[in-house]
Amino acid sequence: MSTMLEVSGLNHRYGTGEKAHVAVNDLSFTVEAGELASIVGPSGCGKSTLLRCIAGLIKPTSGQVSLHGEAISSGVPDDLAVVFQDYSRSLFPWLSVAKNVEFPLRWRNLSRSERRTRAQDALDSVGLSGVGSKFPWQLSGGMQQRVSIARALASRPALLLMDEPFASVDAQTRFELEDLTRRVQRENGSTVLVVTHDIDESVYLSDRVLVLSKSPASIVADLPVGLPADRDQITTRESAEFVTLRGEVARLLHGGAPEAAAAASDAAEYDLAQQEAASDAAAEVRAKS
Ligand SMILES: Nc1ncnc2c1ncn2[C@@H]1O[C@H](COP(=O)(O)OP(=O)(O)OP(=O)(O)O)[C@@H](O)[C@H]1O
Repeated sequence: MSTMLEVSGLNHRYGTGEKAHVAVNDLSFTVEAGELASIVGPSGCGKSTLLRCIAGLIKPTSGQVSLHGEAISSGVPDDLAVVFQDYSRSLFPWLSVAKNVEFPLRWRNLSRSERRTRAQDALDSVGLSGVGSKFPWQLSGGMQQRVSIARALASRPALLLMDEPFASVDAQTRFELEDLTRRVQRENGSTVLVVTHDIDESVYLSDRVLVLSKSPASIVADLPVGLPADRDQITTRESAEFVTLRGEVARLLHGGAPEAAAAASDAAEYDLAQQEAASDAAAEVRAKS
């Protein structure tokens, strides 16, 4: 495997002087080509800041990000695509679904027919073959997020970044989109980096989980996920390996905080809420199957 993404000594600080806020603190890691890695961290720890620095959307205060060996210095590289949480703000309501997916290809040296073919292929791969002529607002939230994923895939990016991509959809749709992401990643051999605050999602989705500390974000652990490549929302989540790993991530996320007592109680509430959401969604999947 070759290294697709290298982040070295990354720091980002918002503002200056007394009001300065350090969001990312000396982060270094690599993601290999063809890997599906996730970054999990508590709310507000600096995950989106890190992702924006990687995407070239903001210039880090210091440190370096390289995509297949080339430093990202100004703007979003051509072979990188980002899927954001809020599909309603990232899709253009006045353009059809097909035109939304084609949109970023306008800046590529591609013929019109090639752009159309790529857009249709991307829509096919996310299970939206028949909706190209509809408008985003005629689709459900889950379908709109599929369109966002198709748009990112259409440019055939070397690296796909996803920022809390399933946080705005219901639990059942979230499961479907997680499976879709795994399938598409394997079919295309893509390199994907997903940022999430959901422990279970980070384990279910990935080959590897990077655990971040509370703000400012630094890496607490880099865990390989030894689950089988073929995963299932019910049996995988019930497996001993999954349960052990999610417990390990939860402990790492909440352990060692200065305010240990408060953190422990936050952790218990957080885990309980996640377990309840997952078991509701699993019950829905069972009921529908
Ligand atoms: N443009 C900005 N200017 C000033 N501070 C900011 C800015 N963007 C983010 N921050 C601060 O930086 C810290 C990290 O924010 P960031 O959005 O990266 O965290 P996050 O882990 O993605 O949060 P969440 O999980 O809640 O989305 C927060 O304290 C936030 O208030």
